[in-house]
Amino acid sequence: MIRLARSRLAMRAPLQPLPVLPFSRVWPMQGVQRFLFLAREFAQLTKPGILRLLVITQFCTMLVAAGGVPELWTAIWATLGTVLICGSANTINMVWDQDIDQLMGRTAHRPLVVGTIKPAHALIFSGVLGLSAVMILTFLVNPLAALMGIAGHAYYAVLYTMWLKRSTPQNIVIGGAAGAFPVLIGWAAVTGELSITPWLIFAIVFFWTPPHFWALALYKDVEYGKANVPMMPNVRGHYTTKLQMLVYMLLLLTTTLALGLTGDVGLIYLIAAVILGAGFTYCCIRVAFDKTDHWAKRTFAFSIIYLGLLFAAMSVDSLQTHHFTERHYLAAIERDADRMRAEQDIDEIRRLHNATEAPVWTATP
Ligand code: HEM
Ligand SMILES: CC(C)=CCC/C(C)=C/CC/C(C)=C/COP(=O)(O)OP(=O)(O)O
Repeated sequence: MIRLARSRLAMRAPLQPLPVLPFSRVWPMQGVQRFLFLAREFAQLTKPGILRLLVITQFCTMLVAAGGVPELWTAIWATLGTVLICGSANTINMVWDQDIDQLMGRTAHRPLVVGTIKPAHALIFSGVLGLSAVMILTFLVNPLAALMGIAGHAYYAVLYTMWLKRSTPQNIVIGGAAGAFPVLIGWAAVTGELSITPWLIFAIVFFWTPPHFWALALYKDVEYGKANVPMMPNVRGHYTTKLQMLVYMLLLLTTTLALGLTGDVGLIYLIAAVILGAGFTYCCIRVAFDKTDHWAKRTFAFSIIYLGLLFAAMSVDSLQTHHFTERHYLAAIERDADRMRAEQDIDEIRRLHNATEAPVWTATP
């Protein structure tokens, strides 16, 4: 493990001297201005843009799991836990990747690169977020939701960030599964278990990731090359990347339709899946025949709209239709049984109470 970490460290590019003295921009600020500036910089460590969509997938999955509106406090705690655990994982990613982030225009403005936040402070921040998330998920949601959070964190922060990203062009295919863990947190939070439906939703995010990311990597290939990150377009070329995007698109389309067979989603979702899938497939086909960056850029932008709308359609469907599958039926029986057991307990206490002359709680030994 130590040898592995050392070899990963050896692959890291040396940090370049920074153009401005790190804290020279922060120290002259006073009071509220300084607080707001630092709060914004810490928030940047969590990658808020990506975080938003991750949380949308988790939240919408809760609605599907509940077949409508989930229990309010479970929903609030599970969402907060997801925000915190994903924010923590993204912060670790930024700490680890400072050396390559400084080499790419897209990432060169990040707080750890420009020096407005020190790595040690970022690590403490990540630890606080991560620990709070695990506490919230374990004690206020349920242990399975917490386990999915921890697994997603380890998958992204360790497996993807510290190993796969710099090792193989399959990095985002294997590592992409990390981004699908919020879905499992959402489902586990509501049901306390993981059936076939959450794994299908997991597969949707998993198969969506390659066309999402490779579209971007196609027009950022020079940057990734400079940073020596082996992304698919750099290693295998644009032709292979575009072909593989089409393959994953096809798998994505199949999985979105398969979800329709579970009974947990209905017609509204299916119509959206077909229309959005047709749009995304069209984009990927245009990318395949495009010699410029034009369609790659449009496809990356559309990928984000695609996933957001697909999950929105799942939610609308669940809120509208109130699907009542075998799972919901069994859950309802379980709830009724719990209520009857509780009523029986109360009857038993009353009977014991009436059978004794003195109230049971004042009886002397
Ligand atoms: C291994 C998997 C993934 C990789 C490598 C990846 C990579 C990226 C990259 C490099 C960007 C550009 C960020 C920037 O402009 O600085 C991006 C943007 C984005 N990604 Fe992904 N992504 C992955 C998975 C996901 C997942 C699972 C989601 C959500 C479900 C997601 C949602 C987004 C969103 C919403 C943006 C736009 C962010 C913004 O405009 O601020 N990504 N992604
Ligand atoms: C439950 C749980 C904690 C799950 C983890 C979910 C998670 C944080 C997914 C992140 C996906 C993502 C931003 C990949 C890009 O990383 P990158 O390093 O390739 O992107 P960059 O170059 O912009 O830093």
